[in-house]
Amino acid sequence: MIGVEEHLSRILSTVGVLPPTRRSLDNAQGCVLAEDLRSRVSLPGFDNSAMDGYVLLASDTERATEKFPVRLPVDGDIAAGDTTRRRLRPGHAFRIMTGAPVPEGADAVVPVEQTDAGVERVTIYQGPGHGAHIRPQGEDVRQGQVVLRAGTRLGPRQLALAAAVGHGDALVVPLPRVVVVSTGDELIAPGSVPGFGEVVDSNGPMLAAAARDLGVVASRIGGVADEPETVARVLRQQLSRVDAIVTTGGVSMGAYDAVKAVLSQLGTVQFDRVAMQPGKPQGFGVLGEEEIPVFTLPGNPVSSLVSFEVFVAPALRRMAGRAPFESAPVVARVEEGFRSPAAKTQFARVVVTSHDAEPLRVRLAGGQGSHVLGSLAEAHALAVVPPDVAQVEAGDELLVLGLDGTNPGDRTHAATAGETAGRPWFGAAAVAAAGSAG
Ligand SMILES: Nc1nc2c(c(=O)[nH]1)N[C@H]1C(S)=C(S)[C@@H](COP(=O)(O)OP(=O)(O)OC[C@H]3O[C@@H](n4cnc5c(N)ncnc54)[C@H](O)[C@@H]3O)O[C@H]1N2
Ligand code: MOO
Repeated sequence: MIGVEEHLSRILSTVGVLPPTRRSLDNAQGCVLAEDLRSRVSLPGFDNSAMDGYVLLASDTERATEKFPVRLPVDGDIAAGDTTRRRLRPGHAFRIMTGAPVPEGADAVVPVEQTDAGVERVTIYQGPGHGAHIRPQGEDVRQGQVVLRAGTRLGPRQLALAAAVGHGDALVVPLPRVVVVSTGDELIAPGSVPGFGEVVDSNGPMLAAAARDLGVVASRIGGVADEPETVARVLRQQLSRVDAIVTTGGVSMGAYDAVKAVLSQLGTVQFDRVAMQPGKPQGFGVLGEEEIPVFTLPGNPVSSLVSFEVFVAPALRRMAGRAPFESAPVVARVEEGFRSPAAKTQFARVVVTSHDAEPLRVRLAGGQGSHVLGSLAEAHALAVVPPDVAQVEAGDELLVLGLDGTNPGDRTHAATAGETAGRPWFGAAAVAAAGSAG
């Protein structure tokens, strides 16, 4: 048997970052930048108005009051998108819209609310200060400045910045494409009711969804028969299509364990028994000329999910140019003791019972058998029990890893009325409105 760390470090020392490619911004969401991105322009690109109102010289209106307003002739309108270069004559004003360019010679904008909204002449009741409501050129970003560094992950806000400073594409690490291959003669497709001896392929949808939750591209092939030739053909077909292969089932000691039979002959896949529960039978290696990483996960549903979280997710993040572990585990206190297998790291399914307590409070989420999907669906996190601990006592503190890419410290339960009282939380108002409408 090998330790969890040993298997993980073998995986992480084998997988590398995928080669960067140039992608349009529309196709770069979730990708990590492989170059520094410099601004091609200044932002704002020109002095422009922050308000709908009148643009003028502050010194012309500084004495304006309600009682003694100042009247100025209006020389025309400047709308957003107007590309004419204008000059303001002292003692005059232009009507100007938000985002429209400020004419030369002007130094302030008075919002329309502080005027009579006149078209040919405008009466101003309160003069703006010098520079008021003008967004100066280059205030946000200067031309040539690095706005996004290599290594930054492109989410909605970073894509907006890249586009605003003149880029349509970027050199990025592509999202890894992963295929999940479910093997087993007993498997039938999701959506069917299993007969005697049949089992729905729930691992396929689960692992593909777990991969998508990480932000990678996932497909799946279900119900591959336990025949070495079939398994070999499916794997060979996938080599040119994906960056990683995840199989489930067929890796323990069974007489029909086809994945193990096939991969023992091909590539560099090495099968090990890892001192963990669940998730003992593991295999990892590379396959084909492209050296595609292959992860062979056990078929038991909980074992396959835990294996994915502990071994596959860190590897896929690394391939995507991200840190293998993006959030640190959190300390939690267990409310009730439980037994843990000796000499194995246990990944116990737990629910968070109190988010407000420091540290978090957790308890076991029902049955801990490797086949028990109900408690897996209910769990918020995996509590890690070290191999030298055979009995966890109430009050002990353990490290917990969030499931589904969440941090177990996050609120995974709906806030109670007491928790939202007095705090701005617009979701609560929307829920109340939807409730009263329905
Ligand atoms: N003699 C031994 N038997 C077993 C050992 C062992 O050391 N010696 N290890 C056990 C452990 S631990 C695990 S975990 C499993 C792993 O088995 P396999 O990876 O070979 O998986 P299968 O035998 O194909 O299936 C196990 C179990 O999971 C169900 N399954 C499989 N695929 C799916 C799927 N896609 N969706 C839902 N459920 C699936 C399958 O029906 C079986 O019930 O081996 C133990 N045995
Ligand atoms: O180690 Mo297996 O993964 O218990 O079910």
